[in-house]
Amino acid sequence: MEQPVVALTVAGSDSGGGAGVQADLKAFAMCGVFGASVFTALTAQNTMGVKGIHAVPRDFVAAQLDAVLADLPVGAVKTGMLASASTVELVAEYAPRLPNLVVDPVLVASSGDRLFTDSVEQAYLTALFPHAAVITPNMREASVLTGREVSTVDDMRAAAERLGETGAKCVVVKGGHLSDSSAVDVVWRDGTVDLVEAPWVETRNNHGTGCTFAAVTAARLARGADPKSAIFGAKAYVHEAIRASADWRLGGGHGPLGWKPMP
Ligand SMILES: Nc1ncnc2c1ncn2[C@@H]1O[C@H](COP(=O)(O)OP(=O)(O)O)[C@@H](O)[C@H]1O
Ligand SMILES: Cc1ncc(COP(=O)(O)O)c(N)n1
Repeated sequence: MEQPVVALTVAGSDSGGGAGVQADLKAFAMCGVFGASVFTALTAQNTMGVKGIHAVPRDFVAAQLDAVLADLPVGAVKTGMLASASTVELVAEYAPRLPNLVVDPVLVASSGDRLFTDSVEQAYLTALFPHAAVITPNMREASVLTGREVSTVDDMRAAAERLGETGAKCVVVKGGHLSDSSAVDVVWRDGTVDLVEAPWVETRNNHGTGCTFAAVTAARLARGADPKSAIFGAKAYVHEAIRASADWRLGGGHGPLGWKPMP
């Protein structure tokens, strides 16, 4: 009998259900992967914004990681909102036991609200990225992490190359915030750069795009895909999921993505 493939998300809860652990578990399920979850923070959040953050103490994040890793055959790990530098460093300590590590360095929500309680950039750059199979900053995060403006595809390419110097094996700078409304992402791997594109969908429902992109990448790595095909599959999935909810009116702000089972 075929046994389930397992992926783990280490991320924050979105009480509105559109992003964070809730989005990750939905994406894992759509990819046919069993999802385990380690919570790093609770957010009081809806489609309009983040009203509050309650970070999980470091020791209890560790306790959750210990429980999952001692019992389940985790094939890939996705990190999302890690909330504090201390949690970023903790995950880095566990990294040798975290296969196919996809790091989505979540710094701001789509509403523009901050999702961390202190300065986490340095911890990402020096402690966690060197262990990552794939990192997936959006343009704003790439700008904060490199200290340079990132507003064009050329800027995204330069940022991806710089972030590749941290030791991350593969860097995706996501272009969902390009001013010309094109869905172009830049993928850097082993010194070469590819553009991955999908048609732009005109919608306000983009809450959870980044979480879903990284979760599908991890799910596909857990199922044995190589990084490039995992990323191209994630791009296709996010496009379909945005299309599925493009006409929804759920909440007064940035609504969530829909879903679609993926072979
Ligand atoms: N309206 C859209 N139509 C098509 N693709 C989109 C749209 N918005 C975002 N994407 C895609 O979703 C993925 C996540 O990107 P982005 O929105 O930049 O991430 P984040 O949620 O971290 O800000 C990228 O592949 C991006 O191109
Ligand atoms: C708990 C949590 N984690 C992550 C995000 C980022 O969401 P997005 O995918 O829209 O960038 C969020 N808004 N809330």
